[in-house]
Amino acid sequence: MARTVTSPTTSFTSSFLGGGTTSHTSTALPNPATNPDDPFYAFLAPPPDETPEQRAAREKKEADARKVNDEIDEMLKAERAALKKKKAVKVLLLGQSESGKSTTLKNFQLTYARKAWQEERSAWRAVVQLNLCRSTNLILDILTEEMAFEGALSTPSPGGLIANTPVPPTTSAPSSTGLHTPEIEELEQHSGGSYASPSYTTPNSPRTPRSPHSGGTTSVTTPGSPPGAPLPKLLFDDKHRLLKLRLGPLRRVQRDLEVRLGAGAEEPIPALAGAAMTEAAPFGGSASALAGPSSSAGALPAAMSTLGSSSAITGNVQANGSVTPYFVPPSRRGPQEFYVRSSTGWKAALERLRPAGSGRSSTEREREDAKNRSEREAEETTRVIAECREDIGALWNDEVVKTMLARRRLRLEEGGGFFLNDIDRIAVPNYEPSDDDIVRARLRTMGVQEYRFMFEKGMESGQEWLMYDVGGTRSLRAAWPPFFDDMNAIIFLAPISCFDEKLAEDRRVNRLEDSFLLWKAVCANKLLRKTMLILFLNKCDLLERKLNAGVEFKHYVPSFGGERKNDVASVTKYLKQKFRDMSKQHSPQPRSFFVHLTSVIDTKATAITLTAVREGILRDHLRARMF
Ligand SMILES: Nc1nc2c(ncn2[C@@H]2O[C@H](COP(=O)(O)OP(=O)(O)OP(=O)(O)O)[C@@H](O)[C@H]2O)c(=O)[nH]1
Ligand SMILES: [Mg+2]
Repeated sequence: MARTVTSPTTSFTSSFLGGGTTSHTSTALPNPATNPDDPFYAFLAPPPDETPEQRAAREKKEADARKVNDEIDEMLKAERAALKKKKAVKVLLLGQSESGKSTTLKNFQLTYARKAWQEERSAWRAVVQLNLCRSTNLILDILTEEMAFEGALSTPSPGGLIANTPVPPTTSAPSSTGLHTPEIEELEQHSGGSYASPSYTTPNSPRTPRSPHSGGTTSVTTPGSPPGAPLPKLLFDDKHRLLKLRLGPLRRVQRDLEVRLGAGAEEPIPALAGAAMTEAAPFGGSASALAGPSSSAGALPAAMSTLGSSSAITGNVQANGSVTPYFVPPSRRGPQEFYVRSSTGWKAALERLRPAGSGRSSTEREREDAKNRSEREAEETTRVIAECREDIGALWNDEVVKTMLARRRLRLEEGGGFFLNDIDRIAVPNYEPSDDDIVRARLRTMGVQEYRFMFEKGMESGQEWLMYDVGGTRSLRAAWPPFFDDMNAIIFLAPISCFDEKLAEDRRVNRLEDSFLLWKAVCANKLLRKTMLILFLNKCDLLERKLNAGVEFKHYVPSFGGERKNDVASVTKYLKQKFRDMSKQHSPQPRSFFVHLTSVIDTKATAITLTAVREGILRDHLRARMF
């Protein structure tokens, strides 16, 4: 007798595969209850002596199970649709140049996007190499200048490293670069900008520190000599002449790397970098320097409301050196504007080569040629640097050179992208940057770069995050406001170790003061009244080093007063309060104050901070969606 097999049991599939499986799984499988050859047939087929009541009961049970299954399917479908619709969390990183925005973003990438991080690793080699070349060439520049100066004064006397010499003219014309001899001034005039790379930490004055508030100078101080004493003569010899000669190829290498990396590799030119900071134009700079989207400035200061000028450049110079279109938020794109997602990051940027590699019209063949050329150039660069390893080491460790740099008060070690202490590891043919190298590498951000992160685990599964990293130099700040109106959160970086430094692009402005004004403007901005603001008081490691070295905070911030201790705890407490007060005073409506003391080159500590920050932002985001 043939068995009457009634309805196919989808519930079977659910329970067999662990429950909750979707119907497409169940229907895709052959139903064992209908196939007498199936090993499960005996378990699932109805008993041969089934009574009508039993059959009715069984069919009801099956129908109920089917219903439950269908409901689960519907729920899953709805969940998937909701996931697709989940609004991305948007976070904007703000702060002056060299405040640590890109470094913070790298930390996010390192913690939450390991795959992309690994893929980009080798692309960072060029940046680290450039940083190394710059430091070396900067020392060579100073060496050349000092040798010319000493040579002009007298012929070197034999014996001993140092002899007494009159104070060179640099002391009477202090500058924040630490480079201000007539030769340098001439070079600056020719190059149209600063001779020294502003990415190096330099105090307000090389040999004559002065308070940013008083504007006055103190007497010349140089390590080991009493204030006001004539500076000892630096005794250069053939070794230095030889080093200059042998390290000559590094200038070409630097130029090549700069061309390959593009404008992000260049430093701001003070004369072009925007107007002086005023209360009215905190995001100041020439708005026409960038082609921004149409103005959404609203209540923004006048300098910002000129955005959208058609005379401006219509692209950002990206890390690959090509001028790629200016990134414009999709909602604000004008008719003929197009944009490029920078989410592909540095790797893609570095792989592409100018001119053929980056051009939209370039053929596959041209791109291939460009790529090969790029690889050949990279090999050549690495070879030259490796050949210079010993000489770079000899230059950096030379006692006369050390004294020379100390006189200039040029603290290369404290600046971004300092790798001279790692020369034996980096100047080798098979160099691969470590995580730490990548985090410490310095490449200025031009325009606005968008990064995407997709969280895959836990409550954030499927949640997309968009992070925007902006250029912090004055002239690039005009590009910020168009991103203000739909951000969930802003991470604002204020580098607090910079209390004794001036802005590279405007030597009249103290860097801490600049951060204060920017913070005030961000807090006061009406478009941001509901945006969560998270403040990172960054570069605490450098702050500690500076205070321990005896630099007095109160000399630069008189309101700190003489009673407080000149230590990290007192200074950070004071600064926290100042920033908090500003947020309270200037925010259009009450807002919470979130602050973290950070050293974002410390990846372990930063990972912990970022977990707290991420959870805070997400909670706020979910709350906003609920109400
Ligand atoms: N010692 C120390 N160095 C830091 C810290 N944060 C950033 N840096 C270094 O400072 C340099 C500048 O940091 P970036 O993240 O490139 O600065 P940015 O704000 O993105 O600068 P722009 O792109 O010019 O706007 C980098 O070489 C970093 O490694 C910190 O907390 N401590
Ligand atoms: Mg940056």
